Amino acid sequence: MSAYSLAQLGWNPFFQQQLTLDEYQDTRAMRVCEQHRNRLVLIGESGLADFALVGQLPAISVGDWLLLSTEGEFIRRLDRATEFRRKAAGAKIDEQMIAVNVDTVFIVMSLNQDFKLSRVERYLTLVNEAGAESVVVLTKKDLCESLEQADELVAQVQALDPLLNVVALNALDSEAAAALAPWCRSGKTLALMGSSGVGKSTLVNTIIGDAQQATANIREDDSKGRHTTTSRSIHLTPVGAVLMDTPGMRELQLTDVDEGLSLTFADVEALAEQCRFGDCQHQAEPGCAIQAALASGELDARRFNNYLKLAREQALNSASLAEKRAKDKALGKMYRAVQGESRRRKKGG
Ligand SMILES: Nc1nc2c(ncn2[C@@H]2O[C@H](COP(=O)(O)OP(=O)(O)OP(=O)(O)O)[C@@H](O)[C@H]2O)c(=O)[nH]1
Ligand SMILES: [Zn+2]
Repeated sequence: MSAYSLAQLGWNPFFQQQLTLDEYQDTRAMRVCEQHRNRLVLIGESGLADFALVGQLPAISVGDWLLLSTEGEFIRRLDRATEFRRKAAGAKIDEQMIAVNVDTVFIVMSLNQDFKLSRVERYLTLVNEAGAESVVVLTKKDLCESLEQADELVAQVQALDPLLNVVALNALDSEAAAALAPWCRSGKTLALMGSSGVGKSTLVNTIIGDAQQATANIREDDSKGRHTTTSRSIHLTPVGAVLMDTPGMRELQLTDVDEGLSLTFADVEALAEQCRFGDCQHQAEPGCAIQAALASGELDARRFNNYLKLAREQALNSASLAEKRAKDKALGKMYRAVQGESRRRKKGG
């Protein structure tokens, strides 16, 4: 008897269609739910299993699907639906995979102090870059002065993009789960982003509800009866979706988000293409479509300034990333040269 169905763990046709008929019969798929220095914790139909990180393996992250032989040997990692990367904290600039195969991100922002349209655009850029779907979840609706005020703020977010999913709710209310149900279907993997204090943990609890207990029980399925102190990053929701709540997702920054910026600010980039000069700086050049749109009110000055700000930030981060890569490459060359030199010396050559 299976403990879980694969769909409950986020398996969907995107992964299914990657399997050959032989693989379908002779392998089992397991999902990475924890990442440690020397091992992974995988979850599959029969529950949790430890997986030692030995031998030649591709890059693997939380959220990945692995194919294992019936003996538990690694066969291959399936292609990813989406990827979230980040610049590592601190001075060391490096890209790090945060989570993969997240389908939908709840961009959480409160309707009081934290409310800022530019913040939504920043998160949208990250989510669009990863290739995931966004839902803007505006919390603390109950703390708004009036329903009209809440509606007005929702309309401001909706104006960023008429097709954007926007939901306003009280994260403490059990009805919040119903409001988010359209995105919490079986086979879907969800994640949350947002500033501190906006209600992410509250939402997780509301969405998971009684299933919180069920998730805790996953530990007891561990054949070795081990209990680790690491916080779980994968929660199963009662309606069948998977919630990946990794701390890294909460602190994601902009790096290499060219694509994400273009998708998020398609309107601004379309205008810029209409400028008379290809290298228009959108200052005082004749025939500048951006300046014209700003003057007519078609383009919001706040939105345009935020676009410039994010583009500058991304250019800066990417430049330092490219520098870092170039340095690593040069350093590698030097090491190899030095090693070659010492080998020659040992050989007495
Ligand atoms: N009235 C009201 N309070 C809320 C709502 N959502 C969250 N809160 C409260 O806001 C506070 C912060 O909520 P958290 O869920 O801890 O916020 P968080 O985003 O997880 O914060 P970090 O853990 O710092 O990232 C808590 O006291 C919640 O009870 C809401 O919709 N309405
Ligand atoms: Zn211009």
